Amino acid sequence: MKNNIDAFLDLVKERNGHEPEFLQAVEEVAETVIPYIVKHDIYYGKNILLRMVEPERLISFRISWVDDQGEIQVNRGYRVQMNSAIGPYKGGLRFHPTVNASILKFLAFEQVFKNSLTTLPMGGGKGGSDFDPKGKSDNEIMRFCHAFMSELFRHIGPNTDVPAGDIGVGGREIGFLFGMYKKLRNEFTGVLTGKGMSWGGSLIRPEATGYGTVYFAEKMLSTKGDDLKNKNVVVSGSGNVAQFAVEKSLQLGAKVLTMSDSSGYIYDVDGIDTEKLAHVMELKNVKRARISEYLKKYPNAEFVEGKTPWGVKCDIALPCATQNELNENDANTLLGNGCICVSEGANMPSTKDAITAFHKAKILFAPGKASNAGGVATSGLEMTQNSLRFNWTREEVDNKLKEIMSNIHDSCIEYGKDEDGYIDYVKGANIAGFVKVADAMLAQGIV
Ligand SMILES: NC(=O)C1=CN([C@@H]2O[C@H](COP(=O)(O)OP(=O)(O)OC[C@H]3O[C@@H](n4cnc5c(N)ncnc54)[C@H](O)[C@@H]3O)[C@@H](O)[C@H]2O)C=CC1
Ligand SMILES: O=C(O)CCC(=O)C(=O)O
Repeated sequence: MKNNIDAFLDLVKERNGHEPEFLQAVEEVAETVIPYIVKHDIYYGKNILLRMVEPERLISFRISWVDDQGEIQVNRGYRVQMNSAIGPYKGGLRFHPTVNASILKFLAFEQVFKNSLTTLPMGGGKGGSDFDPKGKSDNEIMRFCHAFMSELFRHIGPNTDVPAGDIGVGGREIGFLFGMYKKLRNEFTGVLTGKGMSWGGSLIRPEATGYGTVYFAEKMLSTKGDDLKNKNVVVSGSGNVAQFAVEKSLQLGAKVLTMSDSSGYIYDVDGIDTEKLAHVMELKNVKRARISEYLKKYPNAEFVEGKTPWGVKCDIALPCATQNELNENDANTLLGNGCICVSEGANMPSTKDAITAFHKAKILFAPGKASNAGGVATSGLEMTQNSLRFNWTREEVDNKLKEIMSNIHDSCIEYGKDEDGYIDYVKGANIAGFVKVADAMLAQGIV
């Protein structure tokens, strides 16, 4: 007879067979949460996980807009409203040509557990479009964002669903989206997070995901009496999360060797210091150039085309680009090179086999839903400040962020410590995230 996990996964596969990323995310959760459910009568037999894998609502819509040549373009937009048991749907918007229902469902599913871990009252959602921002003018980006919001506005609201940024959606896009929402609704509310400082944003929100990822690495290292000082760190990505993961690593005394984008990675043997990071920020946030341009100013660095940076010897790896960017071979290479700690800044950057390799080697490994939760947590703090009509200082927000990351770390230990003392942060994050949402769902009945 099939065990509970296989029977459950068969059913999910039957319904979602054509959605590999979603199935990957569900499998990882099921393998750790189902054994917990089986041992706890209050959850057993209630089909809670089966309810959690079905989005409460999945909205798909047409976005028509006009490009700079006067051509009419058509893209597909989505919002996946996954679970609202503990608060309004909350999660980012991704603009990238690979966006489809599978990717957004995996992200929305992860978001439910992540948001629960933050201890703040936020349900889980995610959205976006297959629109490719690469090479588009500011005016095209504005017209697209306005067209996107002209449909999304009817499905969201400050007490219903509060989107934010993700890949391809940063401060510029949130501004255009907010402008159209305000015009259509004729109200100024905290309907989006990641807003500009003069119109409802929170200090530290731009930094929060990257900073939080490094705070989490620091907490993991502290369980071994260690820290980031003088450690060699390899980072993938060069967007929002990667930039601030590098900044915090430098502040804590580490040496950062790499950054990357979809064209390849740069390896700077002298280290990417604060001045060089400022140049990367200028290249990526203002010039919107490729990472290889770094070599024009810093010719001592190397550019390795079409490759990820996991072959570079390091103590700590911070994958901050995208899903499935670190596979089993990469994991074995990192382990062979003496890597002791992996803290995921991106969502699901490590494949299932890579995670198994990290666990077998018993190194410190944090899944994104725990280690990158600082971003959405600070979005939660932005929502609080909007409700209070008040702004906290940089120091106040940063302290709250640190405290939240520390609480998440404690929850992972509470639910993830194995008999031999090894902390399985995947198990810990999944069970801790599940318990709070499941309790709320049980209290609210079958809806
Ligand atoms: N922005 C946020 O607050 C949060 C973001 N994340 C996750 O962090 C990751 C990065 O997001 P952001 O930095 O916000 O986006 P971004 O748009 O600012 O940067 C994305 C980065 O990933 C790289 N990238 C994208 N596709 C790639 C590919 N196929 N191969 C290699 N590199 C690729 C880009 O070149 C860029 O460096 C994503 O997985 C996102 O879901 C997670 C939590 C919060
Ligand atoms: O800040 C938010 O609401 C969303 C952040 C996000 O998309 C994520 O945690 O993956």
